[in-house]
Amino acid sequence: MIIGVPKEIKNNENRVAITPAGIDALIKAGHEVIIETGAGNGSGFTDEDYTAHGARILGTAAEVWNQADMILKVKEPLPSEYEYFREDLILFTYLHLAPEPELTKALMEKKVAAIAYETIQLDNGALPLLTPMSEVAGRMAVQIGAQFLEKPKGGKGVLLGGVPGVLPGEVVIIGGGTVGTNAAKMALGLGANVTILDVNPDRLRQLDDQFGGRLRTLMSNSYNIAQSVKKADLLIGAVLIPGRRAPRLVTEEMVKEMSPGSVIVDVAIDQGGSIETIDRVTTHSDPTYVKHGVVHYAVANMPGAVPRTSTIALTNVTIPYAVEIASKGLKKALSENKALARGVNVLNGRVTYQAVAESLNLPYVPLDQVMAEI
Ligand SMILES: NC(=O)C1=CN([C@@H]2O[C@H](COP(=O)(O)OP(=O)(O)OC[C@H]3O[C@@H](n4cnc5c(N)ncnc54)[C@H](O)[C@@H]3O)[C@@H](O)[C@H]2O)C=CC1
Ligand SMILES: CC(=O)C(=O)O
Repeated sequence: MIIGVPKEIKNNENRVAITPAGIDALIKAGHEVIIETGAGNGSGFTDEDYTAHGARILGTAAEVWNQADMILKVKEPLPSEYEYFREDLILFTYLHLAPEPELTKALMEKKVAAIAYETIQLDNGALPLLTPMSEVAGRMAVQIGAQFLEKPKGGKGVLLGGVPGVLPGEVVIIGGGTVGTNAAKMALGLGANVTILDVNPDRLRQLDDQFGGRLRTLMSNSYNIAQSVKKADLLIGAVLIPGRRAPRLVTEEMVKEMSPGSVIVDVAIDQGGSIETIDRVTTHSDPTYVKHGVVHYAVANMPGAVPRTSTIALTNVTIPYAVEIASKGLKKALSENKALARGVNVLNGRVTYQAVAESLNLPYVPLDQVMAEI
């Protein structure tokens, strides 16, 4: 199979979908790798690094998309890339389709086989291709929040760790999964007071055990969210229901109760966002806006700002699946690997992931049924 890696074109997206180690794995398995010139530069991989491992460099995105059997990407295709969609193409990338009706429609119309990193799921519920980027984004959420709490950045001028004789800042995290846990680690490391809310009581127990009472856990319901949000200096949105549009848990009224100069970092923005006052996705080049006196940060590709770490962490987990698809062919790979099959969001013009279909009000067709057609 020919595997193509175009340069990412989202704002300040400096990650790339392959490293020299990934090329080695694909070529060793008998495949060919084509890469758009300069695709790895943002992550510190030159064209020469790639050719030294046997990849072929092509001059334009169009050549890569048109010659590849499978495209490996990091972020969802942007509208200027939809023209490359075609019926026999396999697309393996983050998709986050629930808030993306136009992209979903384009994938359906062109019958692209679209496999989303973020919904590949093991039998135990783990999301192995989302986890490393959630670790990055959770850790970043606190350092970004701390930065925007500084007065010159528009914040209220609170140092999260406080100093002797002055109370530390209050960090409230909604969602105690990978993002939430990693945010908690960083916030506790800085010396902040941390509260985590989750709907899963077992998760709250695990967090209580893991952090030995150094943070407070709270059941996520509208009363507890309202009480916690009111006192937060830094509020982090970190909820996920796989595939589904994020639930809007923090209302505009709750945001109005926050003190001026507080900061919200909604990491769940890639699934549509969990805060009512977040009405737009922001970018690394213009990351915040102020509403009701509160600084809002809603960047959907946070790990793109630390690409060296993120590219390596991401490709460590994506490449084994790419090798499996390339070596077995799509149909055999999907029928032999249930976790991978859960990653299929669109196949043969149908939405095969129920939560995506429901979020977009589109018909859901089970994967087995569509597989029988192809
Ligand atoms: N903006 C960005 O650049 C990035 C965004 N993300 C996103 O961050 C979000 C969180 O990801 P993970 O932590 O990996 O997910 P996860 O599945 O590990 O954790 C999500 C947690 O949310 C909890 N939850 C669900 N409904 C809830 C509710 N109503 N109230 C409180 N908690 C609730 C779940 O019980 C679970 O513990 C996802 O949308 C993910 O795509 C991840 C990486 C980068
Ligand atoms: C998870 C995701 O969408 C990202 O890392 O950008």
